[in-house]
Amino acid sequence: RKLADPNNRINMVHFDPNYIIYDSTSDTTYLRGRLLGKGGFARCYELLDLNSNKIYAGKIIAKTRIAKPHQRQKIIREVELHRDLKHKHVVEFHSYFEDDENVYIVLENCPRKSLVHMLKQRKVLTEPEVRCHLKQLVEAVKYVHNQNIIHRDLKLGNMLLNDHMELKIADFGLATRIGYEGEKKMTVCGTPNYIAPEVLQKRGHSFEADVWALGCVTYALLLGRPPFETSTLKETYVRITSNNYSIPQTVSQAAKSFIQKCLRHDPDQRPTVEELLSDDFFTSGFMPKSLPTSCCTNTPKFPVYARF
Ligand SMILES: CC[C@@H]1C(=O)N(C)c2cncnc2N1C1CCCC1
Repeated sequence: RKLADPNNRINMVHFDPNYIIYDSTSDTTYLRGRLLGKGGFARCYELLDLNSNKIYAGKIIAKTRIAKPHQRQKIIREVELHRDLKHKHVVEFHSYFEDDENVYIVLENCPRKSLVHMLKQRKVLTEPEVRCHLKQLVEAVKYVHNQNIIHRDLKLGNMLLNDHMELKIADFGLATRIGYEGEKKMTVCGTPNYIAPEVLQKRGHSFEADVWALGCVTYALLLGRPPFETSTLKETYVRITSNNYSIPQTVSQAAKSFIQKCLRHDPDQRPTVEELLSDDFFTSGFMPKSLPTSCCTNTPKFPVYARF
């Protein structure tokens, strides 16, 4: 008989038995594992749930870091917006609890890290890969918008990958809820990475700000750099408000057209995420059903399909 598959076992070497975290609300005990990195106020670690033997990603925020009411409110807001979301391509919210020292947000673990790491390794991605990632992204943002939520900080660092290379959007720290049809938000508490011109100019913004960010993400994945990047933030903001960017000829016509639609200066001229799903870009070339983990490090060789 085949012995228990060793691959199913968790490599316990990363979990320190000296760091026990107890969630009294659900009577769950976690072992703290590897540091995943820092995100805002949080130090992020792998957490091993000793009841289920599953690994999660935990955002641990020291209460001393959120002493001021408005800082604490930001955390509560992130939890309230994220906790009810359930979608294949949105990071699963597992639980929220506190102890004397910290506030804990326990989330789905994404072992393949973010598209930032992939792009650092690969420099640029192929169009089939971008079609595959972007389809999952647009489906996730369509779901979030249908919950009347604007993410407002879509960027490569918030696009995470699980062990099956499935994409999950994360971090609702800058997100907001639209209260009524046509409501326009006037401010963002924080600095989105791919910030839209109407957000910069505080002219009122809504779901279209996320479509702008998707255009920036598509550009960055295909070209290895963002569309409005300059050496200073001020200069970048000048380019955004003057819509000053260019798309090199290496980009296919369908990809170029997709980016141009998302980066229209006037938010009312941009397609909705619903409309993006039927954009020609997704049918203009090979669309992989899934991607191999080798894509994290090496350019994939897609089978050359005869195009009838
Ligand atoms: C826990 C924070 C964040 C995240 O939200 N998830 C779901 C995640 C899930 N799995 C690995 N890392 C994750 N991260 C990383 C940690 C450092 C920067 C972003």
